[in-house]
Amino acid sequence: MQFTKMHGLGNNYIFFNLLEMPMENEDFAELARTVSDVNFGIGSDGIILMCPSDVADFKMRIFNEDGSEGKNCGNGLRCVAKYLFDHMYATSTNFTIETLGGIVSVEVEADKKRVVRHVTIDMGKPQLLKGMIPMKGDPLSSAINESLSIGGQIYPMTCVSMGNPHAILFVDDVNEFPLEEVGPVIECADLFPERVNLGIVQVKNRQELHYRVWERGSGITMACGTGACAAVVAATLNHYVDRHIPITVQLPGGKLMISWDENDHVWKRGEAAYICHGELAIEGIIPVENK
Ligand SMILES: N[C@H](CCC[C@H](N)C(=O)O)C(=O)O
Repeated sequence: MQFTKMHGLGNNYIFFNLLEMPMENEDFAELARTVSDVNFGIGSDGIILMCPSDVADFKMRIFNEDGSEGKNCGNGLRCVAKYLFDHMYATSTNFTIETLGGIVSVEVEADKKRVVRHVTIDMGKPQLLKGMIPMKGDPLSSAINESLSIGGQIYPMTCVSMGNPHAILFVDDVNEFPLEEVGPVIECADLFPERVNLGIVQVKNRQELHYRVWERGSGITMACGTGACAAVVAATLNHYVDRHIPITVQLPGGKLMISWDENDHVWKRGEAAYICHGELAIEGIIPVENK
């Protein structure tokens, strides 16, 4: 089974090209748990499938390290867009990709050798209603700087869905905040029936945010594209940054340029890169639960 390992700002996934190999009846959750394991597998934040689509040019599915299926993946989308253009599946620099969180439009920037480095994605409209995050409470209300009681602590949270759920917490210093400790508590709080990605944000100035993430299903990663979008939406709603101008979001793995435009669409521009191509020797990999 052929695979490609790629990353967007260090948020790395094992990619399988289902345009060439259908992989029917595969247990993708188990495959994600197995190949994501750094000791018994390849080591990654999860797996991403590149598939045919009936409603867009292509389709992306993402499974987190724990085998749970994510509904969107901003860093993964840039990698998929690069792969599809570089390998000539996409013939235009503009095309669409279906995700469980909705259809996104991408634009790739290719060099003279037709190799992509930067990708811009229209991530669509953020969802703010609790019923759409989803989270408990009045489904027609939203959580903007709302004091949420979780694990005996009160957290002033702003919750945003970019097709997948994000809880955003503004802190004084992202490097001082105990993310390893608080992340799993908030990820699995009863308040979030489908769990949640926790993003912590430090406002550097009105054009720059620093962001770290505890991802649902993967824990701390080097970057989260949908989370960076949610951070800019939350910072705008809390009047820390201005709307319609590009905001630099600095993540541990690098930076993204994000803007929330006058049509309520969130745009994200950033890099994508290959790590390696390979052949998965499934028989050589011990399923994680058999360790
Ligand atoms: N853990 C996320 C999926 C991956 C999102 C992230 N890697 C990104 O780049 O957006 C979820 O379950 O909602």
